[in-house]
Amino acid sequence: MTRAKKASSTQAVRSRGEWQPRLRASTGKGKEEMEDEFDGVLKAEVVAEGLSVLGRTGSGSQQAYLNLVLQGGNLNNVELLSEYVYLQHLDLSYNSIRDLSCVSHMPYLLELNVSNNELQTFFDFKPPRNLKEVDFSFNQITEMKDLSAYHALTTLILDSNNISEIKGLQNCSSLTYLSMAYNRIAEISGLTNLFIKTLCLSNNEIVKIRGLESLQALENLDLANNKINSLEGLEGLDLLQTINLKDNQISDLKELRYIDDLPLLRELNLLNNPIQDHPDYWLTVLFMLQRLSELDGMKIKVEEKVTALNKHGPPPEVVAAQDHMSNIMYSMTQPQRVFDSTLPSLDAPYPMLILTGPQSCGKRELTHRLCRQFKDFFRYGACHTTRDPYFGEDKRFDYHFITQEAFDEMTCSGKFIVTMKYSYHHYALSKDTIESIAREGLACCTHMEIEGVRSLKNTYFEPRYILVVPMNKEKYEGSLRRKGLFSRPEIELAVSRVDMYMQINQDLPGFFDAAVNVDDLDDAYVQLSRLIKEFLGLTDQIDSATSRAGSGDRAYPGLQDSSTTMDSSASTTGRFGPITDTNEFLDSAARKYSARVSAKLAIHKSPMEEASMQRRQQAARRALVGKPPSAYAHLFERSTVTAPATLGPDHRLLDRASYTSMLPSGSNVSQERSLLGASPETSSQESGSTSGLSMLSSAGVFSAEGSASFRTPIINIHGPEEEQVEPMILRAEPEPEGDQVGDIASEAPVPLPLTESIIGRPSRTRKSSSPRGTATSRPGSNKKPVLPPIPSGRKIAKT
Ligand SMILES: Nc1ncnc2c1ncn2[C@@H]1O[C@H](COP(=O)(O)OP(=O)(O)OP(=O)(O)O)[C@@H](O)[C@H]1O
Repeated sequence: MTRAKKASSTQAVRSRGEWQPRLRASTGKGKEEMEDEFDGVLKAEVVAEGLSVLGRTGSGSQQAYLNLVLQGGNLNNVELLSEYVYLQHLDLSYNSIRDLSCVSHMPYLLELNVSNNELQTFFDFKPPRNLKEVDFSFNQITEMKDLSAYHALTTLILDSNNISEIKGLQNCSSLTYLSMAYNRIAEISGLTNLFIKTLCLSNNEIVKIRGLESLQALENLDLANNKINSLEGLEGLDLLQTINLKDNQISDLKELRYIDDLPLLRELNLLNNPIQDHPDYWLTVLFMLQRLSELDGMKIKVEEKVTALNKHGPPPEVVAAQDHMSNIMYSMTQPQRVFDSTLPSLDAPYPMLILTGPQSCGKRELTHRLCRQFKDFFRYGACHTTRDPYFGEDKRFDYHFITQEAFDEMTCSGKFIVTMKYSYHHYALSKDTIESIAREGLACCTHMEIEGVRSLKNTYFEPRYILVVPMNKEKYEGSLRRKGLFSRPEIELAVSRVDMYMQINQDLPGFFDAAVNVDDLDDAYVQLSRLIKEFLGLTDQIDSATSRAGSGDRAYPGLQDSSTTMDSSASTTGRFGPITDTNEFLDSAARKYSARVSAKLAIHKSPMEEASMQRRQQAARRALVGKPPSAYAHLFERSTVTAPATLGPDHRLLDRASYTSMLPSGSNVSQERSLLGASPETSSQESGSTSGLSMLSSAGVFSAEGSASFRTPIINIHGPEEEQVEPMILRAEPEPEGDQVGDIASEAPVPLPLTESIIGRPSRTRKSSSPRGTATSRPGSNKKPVLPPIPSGRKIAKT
């Protein structure tokens, strides 16, 4: 039997309702017409007409016709065929045959089609040794018999009979295709340990899918039009590719769990099942069965798969982007606000320090300790939460504890920049929290889970993220248990997230700026403190020199402060992941990827970025000569005196290499650009239409106070062609007398790039604002150390 025939036969089975009557009509008509002239007995001349394909006989000794087709001849007696012993393919379909004993004389028969006859039993003949494909469909067979003798049988079609039980196949080890549609089968049985690849049992009376578990080769299953209400029984059939369950009783989406693990499942048909009435049916199925390419007879589009995924199981990046998007949207519904306190410089966002890690690993305590020790630089940014305070927790000191209603209201009022739900409670960091800290000239330091970090990375802020994670999970779990605050699932969740944090640290180098093991909180604090001191330039020369020598990298004299000593033995043990040494944290050149990316970013600016930069620089120049551009004026009324980075005694700023390597973290910047769909270096005009969330810089420069503070003698105004980044060596220059820009311009002997002039030279005012007599550079510019400079309000105030 050819494949085409088999296909057409199967097709006939599937649409039996349509074409069976047609068959009956034609057969009936034929009968009427032929009744008088034809007795139904096969004659030699009729056989002669149907013979074809002359070839070698099975024994190979003679030539004979191998194929015989006698379709629709209204035959009821085919005894004559006993003489045609060499036949290999015999088609007697659409006749009225009741006896097939002639086949016993055809030992070489390979294919037999006796569909649409009047057979009441099947295989009533001596089995041909190599009989492979048999079609007994559309007969009146009621019972299956033992087919153990038919070893070679690969295809058996028994559609449209009256069979109620599958049996007799247990030794048909070659059987790969079995079709028994349109019978009276109520239970699947008798298929144990067969190698069937295609099984069609549609249009039967099956209620439960059972008895398939041993069909490990099954690829295609057709159970359409039965009474099945559960998919149970399909699990574990790992080679299944198509399942047709059209016209059944499946109603619950949960049933999909039985097939969601099938690795090769590509086509599923659940048409006309109650499950389709589920409002979210399509996307839920696509989400649960992500490998499907066709559902209910329709090809699935990639966009649909993406939509399903984003709806039901969005990747963390999407969750973060969605959180960011909502906060932006909510914020845009509010009157426009730009936080000038958090817009400290021409090209850098407000700095923040975030400790991230699993719940209750000690990061809150570390955050508080850091804020206490470095109180001149950081202030604790208390988040808002809907959870109740634990015993001993301080309102405002630890969190702003608010009700769910208040939280929702604040969310809708655009008050938050980051929100997340953790263990049934909501958490958020508000803009006002950051803003109020920024107004004091300090940097916000807080702690949060990774979801918050991801969301924050979408904003224009460029916090530095320190991962604090317990390496010893047992110890961590024990400490969570001892606290008595958490349920078992909460503890399990927290502990399971340790691995997630470690994985992120491993998979995404640079995602965190540093990682600290918090198995021992005191040790961890020593490391943290050291990191922060070095970042703030509070370490002593020797210590810094030693650590720099250790890293084999260039020195940063500008980051040292001889007045503060630092124990150089401060342990770096327990550091792990891609960042292994304090210097690496501080020295981005040690992280080659970062340096390279930053260098690329610096060199290959897009025309849009260039244009944006130019606009801003022009505006800055105008501001410096006392003509603040009108578009900015109303936006940047206030200013903060922002953190100076310190210069070393030799008055050198960073060399070009370090300059490029210290650009804002490439990952942050690029992510942000892509997510916001715009360059972060958008012009200030653009900033005017930006919400307070995606803040742009340069307020300090353009504000009255900021402008004044930058009118230093060394500033020179240059045209665009002079605005190349030069090696940043400052030479000794005479301090000019006046502080008017005009004087400055004429007296400054060393032309400097504008951005550098603006942001790198406030330290060279006559009265240094540095507490230790060192020159200060601008806050948060491209020439900053890896951690951004910290607003230094209090620090400056002291001096
Ligand atoms: N705004 C926020 N965004 C994201 N995560 C946050 C935010 N605020 C708090 N979290 C984090 O939510 C988690 C649950 O906070 P909660 O204060 O209930 O836990 P905790 O046991 O006190 O842990 P921890 O000491 O780490 O704060 C903590 O990991 C916390 O850091």
